[in-house]
Amino acid sequence: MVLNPVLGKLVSKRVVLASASPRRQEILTNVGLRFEVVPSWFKETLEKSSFTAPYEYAVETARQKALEVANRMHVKHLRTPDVVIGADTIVSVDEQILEKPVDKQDAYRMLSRLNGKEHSVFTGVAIIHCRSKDNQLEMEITDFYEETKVKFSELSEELLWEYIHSGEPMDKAGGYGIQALGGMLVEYVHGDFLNVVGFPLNHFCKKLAELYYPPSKHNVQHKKYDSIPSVDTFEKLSDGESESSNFTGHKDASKLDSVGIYSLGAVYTSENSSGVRTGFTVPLENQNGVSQSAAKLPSKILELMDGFRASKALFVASKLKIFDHLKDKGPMKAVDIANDVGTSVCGTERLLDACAALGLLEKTLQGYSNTDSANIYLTSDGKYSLHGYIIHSNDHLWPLFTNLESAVKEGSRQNHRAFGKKADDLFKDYYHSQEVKQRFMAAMHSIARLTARDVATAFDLSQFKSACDLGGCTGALAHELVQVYPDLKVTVFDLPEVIANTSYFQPSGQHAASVTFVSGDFFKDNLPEADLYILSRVLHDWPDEKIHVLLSKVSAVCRPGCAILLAEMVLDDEKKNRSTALLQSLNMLVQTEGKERSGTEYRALLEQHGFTNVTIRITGNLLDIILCVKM
Ligand SMILES: Cc1cn([C@H]2C[C@H](O)[C@@H](COP(=O)(O)OP(=O)(O)OP(=O)(O)O)O2)c(=O)[nH]c1=O
Repeated sequence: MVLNPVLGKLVSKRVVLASASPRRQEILTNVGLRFEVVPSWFKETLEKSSFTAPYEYAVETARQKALEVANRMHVKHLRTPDVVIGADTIVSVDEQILEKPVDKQDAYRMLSRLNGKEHSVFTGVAIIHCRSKDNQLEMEITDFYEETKVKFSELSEELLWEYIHSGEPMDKAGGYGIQALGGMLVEYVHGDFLNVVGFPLNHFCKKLAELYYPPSKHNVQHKKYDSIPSVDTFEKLSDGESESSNFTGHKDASKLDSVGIYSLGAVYTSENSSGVRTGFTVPLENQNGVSQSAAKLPSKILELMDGFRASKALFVASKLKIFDHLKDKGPMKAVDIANDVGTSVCGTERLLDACAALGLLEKTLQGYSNTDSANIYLTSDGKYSLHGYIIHSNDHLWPLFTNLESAVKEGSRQNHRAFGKKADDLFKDYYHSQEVKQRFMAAMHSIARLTARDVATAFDLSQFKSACDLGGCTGALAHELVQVYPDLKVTVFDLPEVIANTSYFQPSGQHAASVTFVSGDFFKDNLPEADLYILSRVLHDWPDEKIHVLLSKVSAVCRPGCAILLAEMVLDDEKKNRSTALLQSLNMLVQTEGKERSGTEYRALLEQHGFTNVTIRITGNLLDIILCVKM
């Protein structure tokens, strides 16, 4: 019997557990879930140093495990599952990630590090909803992680070795199994016990509840899933409503009329750590003292109305390099920041307060300091700095977007209105001055660094020996590719004005020699030879006619078996769901002759040039990835 209606949603689906872990199988079987076990072949070898936090590594490994199984079942077994579940458990102590020990000595090393201390156990989980459409695999990925803190007692060497000789540590993250003999080593556990054993069942059920029962207009007050929603709640849902939640249906959670808060003054809202707004209503009284229902305010519309204010606050704080200042000197008072950056105290204080309220800064009695994300993403030298893209957004995209109305009326780019000059070529705009060129390159570099790992690992590219990244700009993706595939040689091909300015962006390191830069115009010049041609955020810049010119050139140099890897924001076929991609298409309207396209549109373009087996990975992240092969 299935006790929980959330799991009941999976009863009629082909559910696959992409894991060989007997513990995970047991946890899910125990709650009545019926599933097939297809262990993943994904090798757990992601570069740990490229993740900013240990849990990100666990989540990415879980995603890759599940993606590998979903793809293999679709392509090799010709059986597309409905849902694939992947998980990865790691132990983290002193910022280090511990996985399964390779031998007894390794187990000893791990257990000694945990001895007498508290550590974290993270399990990353990926739930992939799959669908085969026109024989192509379409996927929607949901992922999350759970953290449990565990403390070991002070243990003697003798005890550690006795435990290691039991053989128990070998197939377990961190070298211990809390559910068996290892339980004797543990002083306390804070959090979900099952998470330590390999699967955070409670969080998993909450995620399914979010996916299958998105908050509707009937239950807006109950948005917060502090616990698995009660059976009662589900019984009130009609079948029609719950069915529409399947696969893409849960996106409806963000539709305008499905979320509401109540009249200001009568509602108290707060955001919990996962960003879910909770609220409770206070009855209002009319003039006769009769209580009446408060009028709903359209919170989503209000949020959209103000969206530009938040963007601009972020842009200005970035332009003033406030995050850089605070990284070096924080916490700081508003007056000191204002003095340092040469701004008014009253204006600076308001900006800092707004940034703190938006979650970009922390405000304490000592002053303002950066949040962890600000250090990573908003400082100009942060590991995944978006500073370049933010400045580009402020200086270039903002003036263009203020002319969106004209762009919509005229159906064309607005560079002449925004910048007072007419350019016949998109990139001539960017490269007319050294300053604008460097700003544009920094912007492209920051986005490429953020997305490179997804692009490089969406498909197994290890069969390719050489790749050519057309329009590869600073080489950020190329460097990621050679890290993931050490045997691969990548040529970055871009305009001479770009190639001449790439040195500033180059990393130093052992793989640097595998990346070379060649200058040229891909519409006019000969393309370098390669097994794999990469077009990342390139096709969306151009209209179909120009894409045909480019693809026919690539097709002409491609031998059979060679491939194209595209990275773009792919629209859904109905062009109604992916708002980020649809807004990006407006972004292309205001500045280019290009647009974002759907999977079907990309497939049609590619097939016309002899590229078949078009496989589309909807990653749910900034870029979706398409791979196709030349017949
Ligand atoms: C810390 C700890 C981990 N573990 C287990 C859970 C996981 O199975 C394992 C961590 O390895 P994982 O790589 O997460 O999983 P796995 O190799 O067992 O299975 P697959 O990769 O096919 O999904 O460690 C315990 O059983 N008890 C514990 O106390």
